[in-house]
Amino acid sequence: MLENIKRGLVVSCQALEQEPLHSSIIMSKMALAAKEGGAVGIRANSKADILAIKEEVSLPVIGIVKRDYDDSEVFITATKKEIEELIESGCEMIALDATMRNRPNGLSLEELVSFAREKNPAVQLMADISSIEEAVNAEKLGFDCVGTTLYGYTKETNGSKLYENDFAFLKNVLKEVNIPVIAEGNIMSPEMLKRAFELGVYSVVVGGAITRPQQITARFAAQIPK
Ligand SMILES: CC(=O)N[C@H](C=O)[C@@H](O)[C@H](O)[C@H](O)COP(=O)(O)O
Repeated sequence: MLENIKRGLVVSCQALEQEPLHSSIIMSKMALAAKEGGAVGIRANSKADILAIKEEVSLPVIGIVKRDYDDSEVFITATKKEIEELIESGCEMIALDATMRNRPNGLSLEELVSFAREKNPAVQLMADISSIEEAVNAEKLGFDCVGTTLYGYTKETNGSKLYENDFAFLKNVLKEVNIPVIAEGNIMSPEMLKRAFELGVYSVVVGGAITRPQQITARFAAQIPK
């Protein structure tokens, strides 16, 4: 997967249950549109969506399963169950929450990585991180790449945007790890993508700015002069 997405755009095609476009068929068509536009990979949520996307396009997929647990704040590929579902989906890479937060049933990140490696060593692993410490830890645990996915989405980083201060956080991640760094989260425009590449990222994942029309509409609506 990493070979295929080098210096390329990965489009995240996700619509959760409460979102207007929630549907595996719609996500598969989003993936097709992304491919036509030049995407080299897709990021997708759930086995059902990934299977539908794989029917429609031949692009490699970064798979996640978002699921909420009562005893943990971790919601991106939190337990062995989600890893199993993703391996069954045939995705080429699995992304999982690599924050220091407690996981459901007290499972450690290390255990989860070993489990995924044992189940299918051919599937690559992406660490969704929110801090430098987590990025360094992910490299130590043998992840194939890190993504800035959770920067702005933890208690400590709540509300921060990746692009702030000319991508200051991203620059630090790039300085501290040797594995590929993927810029993901709040890349809102082609110019932001360009800047992330200039800084040296391996690839960029764009989601909402391409595949969440409700978000795009709101950005236009907000510009109407009062
Ligand atoms: C924090 C979280 O749950 N992020 C999710 C992770 O897969 C997705 O909801 C995002 O759309 C994705 O990371 C891409 O980011 P953006 O849509 O901002 O381009």
